[in-house]
Amino acid sequence: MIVGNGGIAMELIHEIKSCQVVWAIKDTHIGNAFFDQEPSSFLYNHYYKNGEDNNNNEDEDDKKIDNEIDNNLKIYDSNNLDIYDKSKVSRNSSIGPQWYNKYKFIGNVDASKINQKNENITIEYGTTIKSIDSDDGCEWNIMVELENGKSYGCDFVVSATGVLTNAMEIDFTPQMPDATIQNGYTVNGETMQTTIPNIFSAGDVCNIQWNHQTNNNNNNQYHQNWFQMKLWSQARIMGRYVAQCIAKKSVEKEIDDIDIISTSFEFEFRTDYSSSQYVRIYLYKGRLRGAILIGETDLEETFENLILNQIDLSRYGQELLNPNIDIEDYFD
Ligand SMILES: NC(=O)C1=CN([C@@H]2O[C@H](COP(=O)(O)OP(=O)(O)OC[C@H]3O[C@@H](n4cnc5c(N)ncnc54)[C@H](O)[C@@H]3O)[C@@H](O)[C@H]2O)C=CC1
Repeated sequence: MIVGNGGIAMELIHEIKSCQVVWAIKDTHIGNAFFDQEPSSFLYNHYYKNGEDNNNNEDEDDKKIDNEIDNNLKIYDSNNLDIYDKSKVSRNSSIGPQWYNKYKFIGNVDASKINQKNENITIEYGTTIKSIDSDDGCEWNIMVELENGKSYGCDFVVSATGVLTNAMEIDFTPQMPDATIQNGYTVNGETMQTTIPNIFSAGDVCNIQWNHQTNNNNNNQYHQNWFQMKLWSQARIMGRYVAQCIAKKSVEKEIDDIDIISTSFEFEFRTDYSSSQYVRIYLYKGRLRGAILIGETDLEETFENLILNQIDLSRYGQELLNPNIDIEDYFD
C-alpha cells in the first residue's frame, strides 16, 4: 500500500516490480503535483497499467551520485511506535537524489495471476487511510481501511505524504519590498536574504516566485522560465545561486553580474501510442517555454536548448512535433 501522490510515491510506483500495489491518492489523477489530467492518463495507461517494465535505462551518472550519499533512509516497523511521538523524532536531512537505486523493489508475487484485471497497480482515487490494523490475528500483516470504505490487506505501508521544512520556529518579520513571504517570514528573491540579517534561504524552505517578481532589475528577463517544484534539481540551482549571493555580499559588490538562473501561452502536443511517447510543448510568442516529455523521446536536450536560446520557432508550427522529422539534427 502506497499513500501519497508526490515525488516519492511516483518514484516508488515506477520502481516496484512483481508486486501487487494499492495506491491511495487524495486527488483525481496521478502526479498532480507535476502535471495535469492528460499526461497523467497517458502515463498510467502506457507505463503502469499492465505492469510494463520501463526501468531498463538507468542513468550511470545517477548511480554515481547515489554511491556518494549516505544511507539516510529509515525503515520503521510497526513495533517502533515512537515514530508517532513528535518529541522523539530526530530531524534528518532528506534521503537524497536517486535514493531508490540502493534498493531492489522486486516482489515475489506474480501479480498478474492474482489481480483479475491483470493490473499490478490498483489506484484508489480521492481517498486516504482511515485506520491501520496490525493485530496478530489478521490474515495479513497489516489491514488498511480507507476513507472510501474499502479495506485492503497488505504486507507493507509506505506513507509518502510530504515533509515539513524545519524553519517554523524562527520568527521572521516581513520588511523587504519585492519579497516572497513563506511560512510567516520573508525572503528577498534577488538577494535570497531573509529578514534576519545574514540569514539566507534556499531550497524547499522558501518558495521563490522568480517568474512573478515585479522588480526593476535588468536580470528579470532571466526569471521568466522559473517554475518552482520541490525537486533536487531545483534545490541544487537555488543552492548555487544563494552561494553566489552570499559571496557577493561578503565582498560588498552589486549583484548585477550574478549568473542568474536562465530558463499568453500557446501549447501543442503529440502522442505516439505505438512507441509510448508523449510530448507536449509550451510556446510563448513562438518561443519554447516548457515541455512535458514521457517515454524515451530523446528530445530533452534539444528542447532544453530551445528554451535557453529562445529561437523563434513560429515558422515550424506543427512540424516541430512531427515524429518523422529529426529536430535534434535540425537544431544541432
Ligand atoms: N527527484 C526529486 O527531486 C524528488 C524530490 N522529492 C521531494 O521530497 C519531498 C518529500 O516527498 P513526498 O513525501 O513525496 O512529498 P510531496 O510533497 O511530493 O507529496 C505529498 C503527497 O501526499 C499527499 N498527501 C498529503 N497528506 C495526505 C494524506 N493525509 N493522505 C493521503 N495523501 C496525502 C499530497 O496530496 C501529495 O500528493 C517533497 O518535497 C518532494 O518534492 C521527492 C521525490 C523525488
